[in-house]
Amino acid sequence: MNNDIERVLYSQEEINHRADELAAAITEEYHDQNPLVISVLTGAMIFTSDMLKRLNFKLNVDLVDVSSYDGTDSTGQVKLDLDLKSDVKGRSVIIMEDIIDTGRTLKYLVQLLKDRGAKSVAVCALLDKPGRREVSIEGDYVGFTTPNEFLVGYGLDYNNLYRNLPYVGVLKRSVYAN
Ligand SMILES: O=P(O)(O)OC[C@H]1O[C@H](OP(=O)(O)OP(=O)(O)O)[C@H](O)[C@@H]1O
Ligand SMILES: Nc1nc2[nH]cnc2c(=O)[nH]1
Repeated sequence: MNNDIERVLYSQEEINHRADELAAAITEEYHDQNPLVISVLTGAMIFTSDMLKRLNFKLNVDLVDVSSYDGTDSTGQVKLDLDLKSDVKGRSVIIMEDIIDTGRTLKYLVQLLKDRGAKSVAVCALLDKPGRREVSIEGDYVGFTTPNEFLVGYGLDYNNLYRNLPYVGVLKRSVYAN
């Protein structure tokens, strides 16, 4: 599996350190708001787990599953595969994402939550690729700003592989180009 990686971009240690910083900023803002933390499956599960262990105050957790990628390409269509269990009306919501790329996934989700009456919606993303943005959306808490390359590991997949790599790396083009 490691042979398919061109280079490591963010090591486990770097991610841990950045997660500490992000969690401190979120704690300062949300410690007395009992927020609803929403993890966007499947990619965000590892990052969400890391963050939750650092958010040491009263909060609720829910999951949503949306998908829009086929291999390395965005289909442009965001599909809601699994909905939330929680009512978000009047809640302060924090979305946990692994990556903001075209921005379509988050644009869709933020709008959905606002339409359902959330009091506020913030986005916390491990990675942000602003060079590929196609719709206007920004993360409120962002771990790393990345180059325009296809990344895997730490939850991020290519055809549902590589999610379990303990770092974020660039996938070799030879793995997906033909
Ligand atoms: O900004 P965008 O271009 O919308 O890309 C970001 C989304 O793409 C990936 O999800 P994917 O659709 O691959 O589903 P997954 O989380 O199940 O891997 C990633 O986890 C983000 O949710
Ligand atoms: N695995 C993976 N999924 C993505 N979804 C949007 N951008 C990316 C990316 O760079 N890597």
